[in-house]
Amino acid sequence: MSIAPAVTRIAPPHVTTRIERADAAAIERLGRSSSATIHEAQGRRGALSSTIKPIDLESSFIGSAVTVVGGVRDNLMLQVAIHFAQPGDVLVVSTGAFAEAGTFGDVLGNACKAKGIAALVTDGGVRDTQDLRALGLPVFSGSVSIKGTVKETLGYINQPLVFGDEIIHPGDVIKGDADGIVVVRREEIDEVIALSEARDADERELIELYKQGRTTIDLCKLHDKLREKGITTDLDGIDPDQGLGER
Ligand SMILES: O=C([O-])CC(=O)C(=O)O
Ligand SMILES: [Mg+2]
Repeated sequence: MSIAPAVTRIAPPHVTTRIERADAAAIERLGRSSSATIHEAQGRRGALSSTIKPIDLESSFIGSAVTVVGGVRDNLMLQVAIHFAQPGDVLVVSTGAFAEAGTFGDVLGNACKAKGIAALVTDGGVRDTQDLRALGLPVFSGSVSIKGTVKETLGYINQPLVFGDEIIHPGDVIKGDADGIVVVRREEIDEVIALSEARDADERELIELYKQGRTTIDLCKLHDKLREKGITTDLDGIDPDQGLGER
């Protein structure tokens, strides 16, 4: 009788402090594009769930993801992550999308701000939102809850996470603004910068042409598509082949 070999499973360390980060200048450059533009430019990938929202619509951020798996109604690992994070990092804190706890507030917010942490993103709850807005730290969360937390449960820092319906690796670049959050693979940042800048240039050109009186149907070459659907457009002398192509 053969005996199956034993399978050794090595648990990941709870705290990994050394991660690769993208080049700071590249991160800053990508941050000039909006979350929606970056998402489109990289092939409609990387958009986190729209359930994770900014507490301040004026806020935006970009930085390197430090991933945190915390316990439900527990912010022990979040505090460890603040301790080890570097300036420009974004704390991405999974609580299993538990809405009924304020895992983060203005006290921890001040600790983040003092360390130069770029933003806090959680699928769980936060509290002290008025003070956090005044502090000017971008905070994006799944909920707002006044309910308190404990500091007991071991979790993980800097392991890959499924978060907001996407996979986030430590060191991935994460951008958030009023419209949502997008994650960019660290290895792909240069390519995504080029694609995002090209898209921004296209959009600026379109806006300029609209201001000059050109129409969306004309410039997006929608004539044929509309004709197939039985809608005829009055071209009014405009050559449909001068459109900029499908967007
Ligand atoms: O201390 C906590 O557990 C969360 C909080 O309210 C704060 O950071 O101000
Ligand atoms: Mg508080």
